[in-house]
Amino acid sequence: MPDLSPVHRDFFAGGAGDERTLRANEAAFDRIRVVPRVLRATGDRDLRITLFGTEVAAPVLVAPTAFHRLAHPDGEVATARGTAAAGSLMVVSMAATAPVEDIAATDCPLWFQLYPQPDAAFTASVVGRAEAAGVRALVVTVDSPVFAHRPRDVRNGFLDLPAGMVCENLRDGTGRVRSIAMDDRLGWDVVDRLRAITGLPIVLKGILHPADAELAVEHGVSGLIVSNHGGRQLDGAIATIDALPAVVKAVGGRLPVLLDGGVRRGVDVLVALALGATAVLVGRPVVWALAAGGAAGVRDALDGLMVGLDAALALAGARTPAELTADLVAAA
Ligand SMILES: Cc1cc2nc3c(=O)[nH]c(=O)nc-3n(C[C@H](O)[C@H](O)[C@H](O)COP(=O)(O)O)c2cc1C
Ligand SMILES: O=C(O)C(=O)c1ccccc1
Repeated sequence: MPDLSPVHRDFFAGGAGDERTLRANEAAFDRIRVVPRVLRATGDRDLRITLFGTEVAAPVLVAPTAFHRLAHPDGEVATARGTAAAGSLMVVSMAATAPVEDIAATDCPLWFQLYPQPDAAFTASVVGRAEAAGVRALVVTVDSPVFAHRPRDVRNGFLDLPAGMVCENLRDGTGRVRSIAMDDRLGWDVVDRLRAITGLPIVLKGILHPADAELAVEHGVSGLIVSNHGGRQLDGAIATIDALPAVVKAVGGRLPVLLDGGVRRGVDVLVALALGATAVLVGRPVVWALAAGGAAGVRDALDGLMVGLDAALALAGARTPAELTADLVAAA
């Protein structure tokens, strides 16, 4: 298999600005330690959780990331096969390089990530297509009113997909592929407009402020993802694991709160769950696994996180994700 080109590797690895938030996500996990309980007779752990009616093997999901065919010739179809083999769920990026119908044909449970477009009719057609393909939730990314400055991509002159690769889910009625527009005029009414065009659960991705979590609940969304886009949007944004407690408090159990950014090992999952997350998503680790080993690589990477979580649960004295509580973590 050809190696990832340095330009594409930088696209996947990089972040906005000076990459402080990118580094902060992992560094923040490194400043938290577990305070384990002992003699809890956990026996066999049960990692399964159910989100909007879909059961997954463990609370470790695949975050939406763009352009998987840059990492592997089978692109998002291979990612979905690997995700299904691990018993997990994949959020398909709106910038996927495979048609959502082909990804769905793997039988992997899918959610679809959306950047609401200024053209409301086009947005509705994209959502309708994903819904018809069988996706089970709509993940609306709200942290991207503009596309951030990413120095690595600028330096590398990375602007476009290579010939023959397109965002397959952005074809309009004529078959022309539209480009994704970021929309700095989006307000909370977009949630109400999406609610009117789809019956799918709506999950907002990119919440960091507790006041926005409260607004999201008021607008009737079904879930939240605490995310800073893996440090690719606002450089200087708070690390996600540091933002989580206030968001969880504001939500007060009314909705599931998920988290992504910097989750690299089973203990990171345990810490996020202890601080109130229902599940986590992983972005770059899945891309690297896809590039290195295709579907089997993705399966192994997710399995590795799940095995690590299982061991961490046993060692911290918990049998299920629901048993994880904030008293199990402390500052390093
Ligand atoms: C290469 C790459 C592409 C991404 N593309 C999208 C995208 O199309 N839509 C989106 O909502 N988030 C996108 N994200 C953000 C991820 O969904 C997620 O928030 C982030 O990767 C989590 O951090 P992690 O990579 O540290 O696990 C992208 C992230 C990366 C690394
Ligand atoms: O790179 C990203 O983070 C991202 O979200 C994106 C969105 C649209 C096209 C390409 C990438």
